[in-house]
Amino acid sequence: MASRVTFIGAGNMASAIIGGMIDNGHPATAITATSPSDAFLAPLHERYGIRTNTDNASAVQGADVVVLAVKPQVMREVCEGLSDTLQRLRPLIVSVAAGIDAETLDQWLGGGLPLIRCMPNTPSLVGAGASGLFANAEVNAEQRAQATQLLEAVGLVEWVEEEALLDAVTAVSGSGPAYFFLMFEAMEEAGVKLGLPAETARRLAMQTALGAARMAQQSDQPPAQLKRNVMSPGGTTERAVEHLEQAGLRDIMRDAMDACAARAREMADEFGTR
Ligand SMILES: NC(=O)C1=CN([C@@H]2O[C@H](COP(=O)(O)OP(=O)(O)OC[C@H]3O[C@@H](n4cnc5c(N)ncnc54)[C@H](O)[C@@H]3O)[C@@H](O)[C@H]2O)C=CC1
Ligand SMILES: O=C(O)[C@@H]1CCC=N1
Repeated sequence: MASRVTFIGAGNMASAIIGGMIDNGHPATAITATSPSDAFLAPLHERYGIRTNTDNASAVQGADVVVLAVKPQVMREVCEGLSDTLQRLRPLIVSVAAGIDAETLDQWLGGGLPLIRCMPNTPSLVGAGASGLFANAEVNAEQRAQATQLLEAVGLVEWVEEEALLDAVTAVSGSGPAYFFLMFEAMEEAGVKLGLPAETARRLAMQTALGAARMAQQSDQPPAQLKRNVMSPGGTTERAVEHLEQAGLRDIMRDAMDACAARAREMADEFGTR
């Protein structure tokens, strides 16, 4: 039987995972989502037929897995409000919040619950997500398998055995889709400047990214070699890549990802208790 999964929070990330689960065949009646406002819930119910509830405590009744998918700012209030109920029911808890560490979440939930921290990303919506997972000591092998199965239904799953590495996962794949969307914007703008219609430039840029990612995933060759294969000596790509290297693209990416991971650590102080 499919796991009964309750999402606390029905925003961008919860909707993306729910959409991917439904497409992958998870029964809609085994999924519940909550939000204080019906505005987030009605579209999810209409689109996927899942159960919705504006009351967190009643929504977790009967759940095998409770996914905490609210903003870090409200996580404490949500956890403390659910702690009595969750202590009684003892489902597997999965938090997708950036920054807030497992020990802090566990403390807010009253202690001793099996808890997995997950850093997913929004391409989960189309079954092409990437999630990093970390389990606390209360999580058993069966629950690890349950979380793997849940998240693999919407994409790639990578376990990390050191919690701090989730900040690095956030910098690579949690926030990563935004870097590529930014790149699409920039490529579209540049394509338009070169005379292409915006829609044409956009479609070409997106298909090129998809093709490059698929090719890199399927190839035995590392990205550096695949890149060289496109660069004919004295040709067009060489000129463009030289420009990107000289303009410091590698340093830009390193600095941006350092800033991302640093913000995740900062959020632990800002919204957590450590
Ligand atoms: N958006 C993204 O790409 C990613 C987000 N995350 C994490 O996912 C979490 C949610 O982020 P988003 O979905 O982007 O935010 P969002 O603002 O789109 O969604 C938050 C949801 O929580 C609901 N909510 C607020 N207070 C609540 C309460 N007391 N009880 C129940 N629901 C409540 C809101 O109504 C909304 O549906 C964050 O902790 C974030 O760090 C993680 C990975 C990627
Ligand atoms: O920007 C954020 O804080 C969240 C976490 C990773 C992606 N979005």
